[in-house]
Amino acid sequence: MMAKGGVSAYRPTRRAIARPLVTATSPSRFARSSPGGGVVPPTLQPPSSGGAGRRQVKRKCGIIGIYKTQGAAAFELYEGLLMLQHRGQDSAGMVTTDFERFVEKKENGLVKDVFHSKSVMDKLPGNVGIGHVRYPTAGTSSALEAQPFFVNSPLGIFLIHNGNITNTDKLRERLQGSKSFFNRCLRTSSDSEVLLNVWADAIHRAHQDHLKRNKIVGKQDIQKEVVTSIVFEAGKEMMQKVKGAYSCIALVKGVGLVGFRDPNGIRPLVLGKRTTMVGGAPKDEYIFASEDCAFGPIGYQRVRDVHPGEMIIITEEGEMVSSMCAENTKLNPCIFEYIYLARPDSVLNDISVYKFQLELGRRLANQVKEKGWDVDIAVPVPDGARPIAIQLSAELGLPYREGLVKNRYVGRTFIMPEQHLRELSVRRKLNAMSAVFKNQRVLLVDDSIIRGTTMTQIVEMVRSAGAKEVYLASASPPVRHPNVYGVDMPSTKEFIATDQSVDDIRQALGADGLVYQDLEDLYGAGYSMNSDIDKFDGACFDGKYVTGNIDSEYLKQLEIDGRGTDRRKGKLVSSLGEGDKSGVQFSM
Ligand SMILES: O=P(O)(O)OC[C@H]1O[C@H](OP(=O)(O)OP(=O)(O)O)[C@H](O)[C@@H]1O
Ligand SMILES: NC(=O)CC[C@H](N)C(=O)O
Ligand SMILES: [Mg+2]
Repeated sequence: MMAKGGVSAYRPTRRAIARPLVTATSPSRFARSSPGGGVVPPTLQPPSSGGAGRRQVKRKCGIIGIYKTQGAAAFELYEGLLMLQHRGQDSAGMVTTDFERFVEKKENGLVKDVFHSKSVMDKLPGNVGIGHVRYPTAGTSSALEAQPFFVNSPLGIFLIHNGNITNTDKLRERLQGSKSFFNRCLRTSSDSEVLLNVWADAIHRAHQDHLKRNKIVGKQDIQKEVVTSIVFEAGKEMMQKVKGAYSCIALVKGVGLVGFRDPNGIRPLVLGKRTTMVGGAPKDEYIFASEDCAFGPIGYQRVRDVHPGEMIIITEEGEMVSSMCAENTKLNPCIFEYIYLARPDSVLNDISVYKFQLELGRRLANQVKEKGWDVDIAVPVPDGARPIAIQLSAELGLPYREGLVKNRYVGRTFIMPEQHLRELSVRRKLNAMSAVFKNQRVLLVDDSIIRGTTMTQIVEMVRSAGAKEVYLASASPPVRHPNVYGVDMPSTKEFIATDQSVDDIRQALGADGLVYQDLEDLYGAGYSMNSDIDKFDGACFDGKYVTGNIDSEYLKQLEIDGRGTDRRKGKLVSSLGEGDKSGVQFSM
């Protein structure tokens, strides 16, 4: 079944969907091959989330799904994934379909490396598809856990997920419970695979109930509308059971393209549309994506955000139907998306990320004013802090200067176990210009300070470049608590703000002054732009988790691992027992 070039085709028969799926993923490649196919010695593997090195902090996932009426979806998915690459760099994957044949390709690596040639793209046929870029926040960084995930029964479902499930272990136990006759076989330690199986299990049982209720015995064709309502009904059960953050897109055989968002709307998911002429008549085409910055380049317009707890189905025939799958929903978007994670050209939950950042700059300026520092110039830490610093300097009447030059070609750096190597990675990326800093009293502006590695290095560089005094302004408050909703953060022990006063932190960073954005100002910036927001998720600042109490065991594990569950790199932990030593892909 494995096609040449690593693309596997899956063609379910009309009724029985029982054929094994062999994915294009080869776990042995994770350990041995570079994206370009060259051999990489083990010590120079690109960093996984399991590495101790200084990594890029933009650690979450990006998802996209496209329904076209004609022509291949794969090329548009590819372009869309490139626009979402900032959300995850560990793996990329896609499934496309004409709802008869499903073709999947996923691997560790960047979008351009996984989908490296036209011949790879040409093997992804069909006018509908989904695509994922991953930065792991649960499970391992093994290529086995690259997305989409697939279940053969019921129906045949491929799913992609952005977010993090906080009750994975309990759900896993129930799904695999020996007392359950219909126990499900999980193949990895991924939380997304668990979510998919909870939904699949609920669809299976909702179907059984339907047969019982209507006294249907034997084989009978089931109307498409009934299948759709079963999928919605199962969505309700899934949303009751699954805790945490999840924005998902799925391809469901016999149903269509499905997008849904958790009842708190923590991670973003946006719906877009365009109209095309088919046989002289206008037809709608649809797109879902984590960020609407992906829409423009491929010709879609933003319609709206998917509501918290909402499930939208674009049927195989192209009709859009929607259902609320949860009661008492709240809009609790992650505030970090606006500070740092999302691109400034995105609009999420009806708030422009760029305008949010300008507002952060305006509010931060007030706090700098209160300090009464004498400074000559304001300089952003590129790229994320630019809009913040532009507005801040305008408010303060300070010259805005670009003094830190970024090397665009460094890309992701290798695992660096030692602190001095971590520091080197900052210096590789940024260089301070004495033409800007010499004899200046400088105000450096960054979006956030997490470990403090970046800022400590920059302060030193800026002083070496001749600055007389160095003051710091962070557009977000001190980060003191773990993020459990799909942003991979270091353990709280590594946060520079843990158990430290602002003055301790200033000293540790080597600065003459330090000001943090006030928490109320941070939230206020967002509330002023969308009054429908119930409360932002800002747990990494205030320790208040919007989904309620987080299991203390879970948090303890997070402290040990730096994230939710098993982070044993590349190791398959499944119902089949510990495996993966041989690099053998299980197919069932
Ligand atoms: O305190 P630290 O642990 O060093 O992390 C904080 C830094 O990390 C992020 O930048 P990053 O360099 O990851 O990416 P960017 O270039 O997109 O800002 C963020 O914008 C801060 O600059
Ligand atoms: N950052 C994310 O959204 C990751 C999704 C999922 N938790 C995974 O680790 O694969
Ligand atoms: Mg930065």
